[in-house]
Formats: sequence, structure tokens, C-alpha cells
Amino acid sequence: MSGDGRFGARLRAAMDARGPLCVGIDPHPGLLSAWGLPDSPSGLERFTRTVVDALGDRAAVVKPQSAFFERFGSQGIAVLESAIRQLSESGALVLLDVKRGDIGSTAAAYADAYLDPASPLRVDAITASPFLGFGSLTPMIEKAVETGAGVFVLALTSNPEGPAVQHAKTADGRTVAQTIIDEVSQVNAGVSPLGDVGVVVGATIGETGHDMSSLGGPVLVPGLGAQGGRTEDLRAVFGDDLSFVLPSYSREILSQGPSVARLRDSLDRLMDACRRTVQPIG
Ligand SMILES: O=C(O)c1cc(=O)[nH]c(=O)n1[C@@H]1O[C@H](COP(=O)(O)O)[C@@H](O)[C@H]1O
Repeated sequence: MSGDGRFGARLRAAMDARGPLCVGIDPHPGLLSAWGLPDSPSGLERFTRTVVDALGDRAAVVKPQSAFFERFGSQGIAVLESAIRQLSESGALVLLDVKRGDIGSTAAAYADAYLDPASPLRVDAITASPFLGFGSLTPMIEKAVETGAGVFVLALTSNPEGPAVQHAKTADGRTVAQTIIDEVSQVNAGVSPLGDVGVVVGATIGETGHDMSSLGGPVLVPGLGAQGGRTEDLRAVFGDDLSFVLPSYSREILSQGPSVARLRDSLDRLMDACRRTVQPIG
């Protein structure tokens, strides 16, 4: 796929039009309870519909966390499918957080499940785990690039267990995370304004010395709000050019529900902070 239909081009346009922010839909049992909803498929459905109705027409990207839908089996997946449809109608890009990764032949089936235009679970982009080797993701990346979708590859995750693997040195002296960043850079080479393949880098990681200057693609940045990361930390992690950074919040916004007005206020307030931090001055 080339031109405006590419995921990177669509993401750039969405971030420019709506602002650089991704809102996660993570219907934790604790949040369902705080919203006065049962921990059941009907509670999940009402939670999800409220978030989609409140935020689908103002967030650039919405990221449902698949695990919270999968916990209800086929009924949860049905809620997810209908959220994907509604979000697409409201103009938000849907990034499904499934963190898939497997041997190549199975990765091809995941690509069919989430990235094939004929699938009911087709989304604009997915998260993927490269820890079976970056090459194992090739079927997902190829399917995404062919069909106008995107893949966000985990590189430096926000959890405290991440560095033991991601900062480990490979035979050529680079860290595992740097090899992932460099592989993604190669996929994006020559594509502008933004490549179709991104990386995931947590806001909580601090200054690690990883070089993302040739990435050419977007960086999804979770770990903000509930996990302690702040927009002020972004410059320490990414330096001065933040134009490719997509900050992501789940609980920080969701905890404001079920009031639609409070959900929207929270999104607008965080969006202002992200705009001020991420978009170049002047
Ligand atoms: O891929 C992700 O989105 C992700 C990567 C990562 O390094 N850390 C991380 O927290 N996430 C996801 O981002 C969301 C964070 O939720 P909050 O902590 O509530 O904002 C969860 O759905 C996590 O699974």
C-alpha cells in the first residue's frame, strides 16, 4: 500500500488533526466495579460503549487491551468486534493491544486474524512481541504494510522486569532493544512522513542511551499516569524531537468514568499537556 492509505500516513494525519494522544480501553474488574458495573459481559459492554461514545470522536488513536475482552470468551470478543466497528466509524484509529509473537507460520495466522481486511477483528494496527526473534514478525509486518495497517513492536517496555532482557547485550555489543529499534528503522527506511512500523517504549524507562534517531516510525508510549510516568519525562527518554511520539493513557482517563463529561475533560486536559510537550514549538 502506498500514499495516504498507508498506516503511517493515516496516523500522522490523525495525530495532526486530533492531537498526539492514544487512549487505552482497559476494562479492569476494579474499574467495572468503580463504575458501578458488574464484572460480566454486560458490564464490559456498557463500559466499552461509554468510552467509545465519549472519546471515539476526539482521540486520534484508541487502544483496546485484548486481554480484558478475552477474559469473557466469545461474548467479550463480540464486544471487542463491535467496539472496533464503532471506533472506525467515529474516525479514531484502532490499535489493538494483543502483543502477539510466535513462529513465522503461526505469526501468519495472527496476521490473518487482526490485519486481513476480511477479518471481523481487522484493526488499523496491533502490538507485537519480537522476543522470538524480530524475523518471526515478518508475516505480520508484511501483511500490515500490504494492507494499510501498522505494527507496534515492543522495544523498551514500561514494566520493571523489561530491562533484564531488553538491555542485555547481543554478540555485536548492541542491546536487544537497540537491535529491535534498528530492525524497525530498516523496515521504515525511505518512507515519509512516518513509517508503518513503530516501537513501544515506556515513559518510565528514563534515559537509557538508546538511539531512535533513524527510526522513521511512530513510538507508542505507555506507562504514563497510573504507572507513574509524566509528560515531563518524555524529553529525558526521547530528546528534543518528539514529533513521532504517541503518548498513551488507560487508567488515568478511564478512572474518570462513568461520567462522559469527566472522561472528555480528562482526555482534553491530557491532550493539551501532550500537545505542549510533543509538538515542536513555533
Ligand atoms: O503495548 C502496550 O501498550 C504496553 C507496553 C508497555 O510497555 N507497557 C504497558 O503498560 N502497555 C500497555 O499499556 C496499558 C497501560 O495502562 P495504564 O497503566 O492503565 O495506562 C496496558 O494495556 C498495558 O498492557
